[in-house]
Amino acid sequence: MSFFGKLKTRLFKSSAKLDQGLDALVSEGEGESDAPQVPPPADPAPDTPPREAPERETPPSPDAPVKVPQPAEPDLPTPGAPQPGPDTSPPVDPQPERPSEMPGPAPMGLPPIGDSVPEGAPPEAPESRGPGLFGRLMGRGAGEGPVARRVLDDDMLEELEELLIASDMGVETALRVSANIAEGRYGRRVSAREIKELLAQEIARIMEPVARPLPLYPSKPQVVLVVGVNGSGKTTTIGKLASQFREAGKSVVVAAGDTFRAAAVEQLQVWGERAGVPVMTAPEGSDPASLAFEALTKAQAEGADLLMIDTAGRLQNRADLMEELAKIVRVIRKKDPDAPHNTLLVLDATTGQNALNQVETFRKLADVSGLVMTKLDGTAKGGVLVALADRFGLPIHAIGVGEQIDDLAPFDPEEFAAALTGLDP
Ligand SMILES: Nc1nc2c(ncn2[C@@H]2O[C@H](COP(=O)(O)OP(=O)(O)OP(=O)(O)O)[C@@H](O)[C@H]2O)c(=O)[nH]1
Repeated sequence: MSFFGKLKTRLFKSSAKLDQGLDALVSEGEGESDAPQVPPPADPAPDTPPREAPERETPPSPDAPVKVPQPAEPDLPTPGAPQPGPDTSPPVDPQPERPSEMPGPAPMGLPPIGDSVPEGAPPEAPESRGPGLFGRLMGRGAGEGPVARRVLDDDMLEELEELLIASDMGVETALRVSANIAEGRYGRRVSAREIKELLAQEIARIMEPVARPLPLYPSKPQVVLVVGVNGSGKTTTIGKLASQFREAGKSVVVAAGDTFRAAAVEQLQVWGERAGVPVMTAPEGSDPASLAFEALTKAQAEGADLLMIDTAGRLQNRADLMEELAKIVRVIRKKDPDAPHNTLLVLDATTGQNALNQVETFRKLADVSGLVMTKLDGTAKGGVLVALADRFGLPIHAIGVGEQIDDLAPFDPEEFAAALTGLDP
């Protein structure tokens, strides 16, 4: 199955929810339908929606400050209160600028992913996807019968905002996206399909600038430090990436830097075998920084292209974690002053809005250069990726939609937008 096919099928929970919600949104307030298609009035509304003094407090202005609900605490030991808001604190450990020091990155991204479906083959449609709850109730399948339309007014906009917030897009982003959809269309009759297409366009527009594959630099070995809370999918992601780089002809060394859990080391060894790459380990409880140093020595001696270092996600407290990551960085810089060349933060999509807190926290602990979002399969919270892109603008290098070795692919904004809204790309 193509990766888009998997993404669409496995994003079922979120896309079905949005898909059905948008169908219901239009059907609920539907007064008229297209039989025949009635063109919109010549000029039904000025471009700026003449929304009367809204009872609700959210103007459609993109810049207007909005109340953002406080997400739950990240799954991290937090001795003090969380620090919401942009990260303005200086880096924990004085660290020289990362990629700018590097010789220009080669125009390479993640190696291509094995894809058994020939190009151009239609993506597999999810079995349970249909014309939507209301559509089905009213017997409106795709292409059958009249197309339901609803006037895009304050009520509909409010419902749209709620639907987007429920998909974990975050309040701020949901308001901005809804306002953009309404612009120039306020007072017009729109179909669910039109709303889905507009929504997909908005999502793709937000995601486009952050869809950047992991940059590969000419210097060898390129050191990739992988951070994230326990269980976010670090080990699995390292295994998948190592396998893909290996298939692309790169030599890879992996260091099992989570020396606190024997199970984590074993799991990485299993992935190493699957991917055909050596995994360097150290006895349980030993210093991860010295393992990282040894691994870099080995990777340099062998002329490896990449060294990927796994790290522990949870220590006694945040200060410990910060100190441990800083120590790894300090030590590997004795061998290569530019290392690590990438610091990947792995996030679990099922944590929803909590992922936003994790980004803020880890940006204080490490010089995060890019994100990988795992477990987009089977979650109703895929919209959080849009919120992350909108809020932080950090590159999203790859997304994971399963536990198999080829269930990780470079992030494609249009495919993601189509899958999330239940459209075909
Ligand atoms: N469904 C699904 N499961 C995933 C995905 N990525 C990882 N997992 C699973 O999530 C669980 C945790 O993944 P790990 O790779 O062990 O996470 P970790 O961050 O290394 O966690 P620790 O080893 O505890 O530090 C495992 O059962 C993985 O199989 C994904 O994209 N989709």
